[in-house]
Amino acid sequence: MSVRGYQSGSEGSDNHHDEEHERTFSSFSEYIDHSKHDPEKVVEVSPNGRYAKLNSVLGKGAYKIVYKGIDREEGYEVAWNCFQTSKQEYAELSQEIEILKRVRHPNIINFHDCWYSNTEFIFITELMTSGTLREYIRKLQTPNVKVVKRWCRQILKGLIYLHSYDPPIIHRDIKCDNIFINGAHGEVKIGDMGTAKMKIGKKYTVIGTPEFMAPEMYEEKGYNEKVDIYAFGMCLLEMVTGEYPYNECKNAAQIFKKVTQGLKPDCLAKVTDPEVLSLINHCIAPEHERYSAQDAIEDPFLGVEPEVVVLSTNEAKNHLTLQVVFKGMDKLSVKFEFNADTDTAEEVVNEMIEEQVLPQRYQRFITHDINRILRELAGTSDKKDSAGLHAPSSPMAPMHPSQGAVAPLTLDTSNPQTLVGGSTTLTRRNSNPDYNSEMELPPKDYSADTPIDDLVNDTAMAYHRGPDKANEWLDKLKKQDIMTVGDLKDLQDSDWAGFDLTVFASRAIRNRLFGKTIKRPSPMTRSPSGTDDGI
Ligand SMILES: Nc1ncnc2c1ncn2[C@@H]1O[C@H](COP(=O)(O)OP(=O)(O)OP(=O)(O)O)[C@@H](O)[C@H]1O
Repeated sequence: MSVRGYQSGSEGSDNHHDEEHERTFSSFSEYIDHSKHDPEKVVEVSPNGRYAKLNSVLGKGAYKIVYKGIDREEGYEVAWNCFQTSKQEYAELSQEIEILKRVRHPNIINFHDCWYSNTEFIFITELMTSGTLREYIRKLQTPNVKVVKRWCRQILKGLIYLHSYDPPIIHRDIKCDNIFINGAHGEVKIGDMGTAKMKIGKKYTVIGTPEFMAPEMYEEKGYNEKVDIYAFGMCLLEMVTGEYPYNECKNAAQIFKKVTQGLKPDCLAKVTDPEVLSLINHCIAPEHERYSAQDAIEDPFLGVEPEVVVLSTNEAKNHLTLQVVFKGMDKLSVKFEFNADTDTAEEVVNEMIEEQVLPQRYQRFITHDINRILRELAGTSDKKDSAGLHAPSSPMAPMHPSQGAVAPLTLDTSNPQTLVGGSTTLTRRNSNPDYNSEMELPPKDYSADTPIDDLVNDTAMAYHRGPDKANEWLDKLKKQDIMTVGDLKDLQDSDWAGFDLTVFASRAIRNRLFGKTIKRPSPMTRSPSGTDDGI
């Protein structure tokens, strides 16, 4: 008998027919056997119909099985995670799950949706394509320092973000197996967010993973977000030695004994680079001496040094487009315009700090660097630098080939070498303002008669500004008789300057309203790579 596809029988469906019509089977049972193993076969659909689980296991951990899935609305692949648990346990976590759904950071795996079904907590997350950090470490043996630095910065950016919540979100199970790598660019993301708390609830488990658990986690006296930094320190140790910490221990009890006695893992002795050793020691120190995520990212081993470069200037050299480049902070830079006749370095830097586009700690450094550029442009050395620093004798930063145009303030998360205008990425406000936290903010479609209050309040919320800021912006707009979105839409670019809004506010509102199309770049301002999505 020959069966072409699967055309009849109680389980038959058009779908099956479509999927299988190319293949001929010698028997019905062969067909069934084949379809059981077809990795693209949809085996389950989410209650809301949006997500489909495919017959393809991405991996199995001690707690969950992860399948490949499809987001049928957006058309991309996702990870379909199945975690065995009781309905009650699931219900107890409902508040935390709501928080997880709001967590959005480029270095944290996105949590899309979840539900409970038939003894399983099922949750949909972003799919990671290139395995875990642990697998990479095994593959690369010991990765080079540059790669380690890049990984560390990304993990810490994710932790800074999580810990900046109030109360802080504690991951509780940071380890190289829970850090995932994506794609060809080695983007690193923290995963396994959805189950950390649940695993802790499981009576039969030791909390977290013994090798990565800070001593205070064993003591049951309570702990805080610093446990994630301890675990990060152990991850760094694994990255640079290629060894699992406490490999010398045969079981969890031995690890417990060592950790609670303050004995460090043997492989720590193999770390030869003094900077790496110092960072690890700061991370695995007793809780009260331990680094925070912010301290760790500022450690000399990972430290970032901003540099101001001139992207373009007009002929009179009084309208400049400058960019603060954070060396080593992969893909982060801040581009802004500077009018040498009316702006001072101090004011502009202060404004960017106030708007949390730049971190406070670089104030003197960046102010000084802008003044250095101004002096060099003016060809003099007598312009006062109120930062009180000595001007370095370095030559002026190389000019960008696109001279003549002035770009608006933008925080560009693309490669600083690639001067893409018009990124709508801006910093988010949090209790620990930092340039590391970014959010993509798409424009919204407002009708012309929408009250201006709606647009401004939405903008403030989208950019994590409080109601005070929104009211301040509204006052300034209303003073100029701007009452509806239509009033704003009618304006010329030059009219915006009359509102007395800060560069950030004006930029944020315009982004919200127009997205990336508010001002086309002149051909001169296109990026060297030919990208044409400027402001
Ligand atoms: N988002 C994802 N994208 C791709 N693969 C994933 C993803 N999440 C998990 N996996 C795969 O599934 C495996 C099991 O996941 P994970 O290790 O998180 O399970 P677990 O039971 O929570 O973990 P553990 O045993 O470490 O406590 C991973 O090793 C990985 O191969």
